[in-house]
Amino acid sequence: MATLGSNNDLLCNWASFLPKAEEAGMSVAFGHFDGVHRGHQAILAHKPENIYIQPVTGQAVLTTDEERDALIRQYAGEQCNIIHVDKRLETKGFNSVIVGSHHPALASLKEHNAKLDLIEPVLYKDEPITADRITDTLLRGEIEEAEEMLGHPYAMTGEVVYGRQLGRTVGMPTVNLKIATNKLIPRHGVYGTITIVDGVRYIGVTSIGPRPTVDDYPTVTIETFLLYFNRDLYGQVITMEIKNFIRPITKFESLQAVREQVDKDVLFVLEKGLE
Ligand SMILES: Cc1cc2nc3c(=O)[nH]c(=O)nc-3n(C[C@H](O)[C@H](O)[C@H](O)COP(=O)(O)O)c2cc1C
Ligand SMILES: Nc1ncnc2c1ncn2[C@@H]1O[C@H](COP(=O)(O)OP(=O)(O)O)[C@@H](O)[C@H]1O
Repeated sequence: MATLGSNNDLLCNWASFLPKAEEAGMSVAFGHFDGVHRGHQAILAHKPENIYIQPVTGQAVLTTDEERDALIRQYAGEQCNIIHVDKRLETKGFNSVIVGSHHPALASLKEHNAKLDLIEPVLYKDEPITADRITDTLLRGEIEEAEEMLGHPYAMTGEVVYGRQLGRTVGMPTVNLKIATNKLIPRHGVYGTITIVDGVRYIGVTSIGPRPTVDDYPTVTIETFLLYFNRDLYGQVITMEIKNFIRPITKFESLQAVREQVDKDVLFVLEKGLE
């Protein structure tokens, strides 16, 4: 059995999940916490001491493990213990369990734990916020709706990698972002974005999808032209927040024509104003 240490990320399995004596007195929460959306935040606001995370398998995620854990600490406090479990949980023998009031296993949780703190689901447009709903809105390119439900921007973090170095030939260098393979990619298209480099926020326009003007591959690239920026970023890890959908990706007659369209995309973003 793994031991508990402050701020340690632990992995334990189902067989060993029953709390040890020192854990039993703690307040706990459990779940996937994918996206760490406003529904999750309502639970985290009660500052559970131990947060048991079950993995999301077989589908794209709103937050990678690293992104999710950082957000959990942001909302629950740096001191919380995040414990990764690799199987379904059997939550028994705890002093206090902080759980959604509509959780399907409520009766069993009540029977096997001293106290339940029941949290009402957080609604958006009269329906509970769920990771699946947020996924659907992102796949439709409805970024503002997704952000309303998330309570924070939909963000992608990754390393800046080399592309074909075509962008610079038309005065439009583009940061190519390599993200985790299981990260959810929103609807293909061009977006207004904010990229965070060394803690500074830069407005940009981002293409997510194939590039029919320059090649015939179905490969999805994530490329951002940053405004008011001129620095080499290769190899750096950066975070990009997606703020609004501008237009679908189209095939132009030349890269120069893409560049002229991107000038219009930039104007659109500047007029709309991003924060
Ligand atoms: C804001 C933006 C919008 C773009 N829109 C399109 C598009 O509509 N169609 C397309 O084929 N490529 C589009 N691209 C991709 C460019 O063709 C690509 O960035 C360019 O070929 C440079 O590639 P490189 O990174 O390999 O140098 C867009 C890129 C950006 C940054
Ligand atoms: N304003 C900018 N926006 C995006 N990238 C920039 C900018 N200024 C400098 N760069 C640098 O230029 C690189 C992109 O140039 P580009 O010709 O598109 O090459 P690549 O195809 O390798 O991405 C970026 O990775 C970054 O290091």
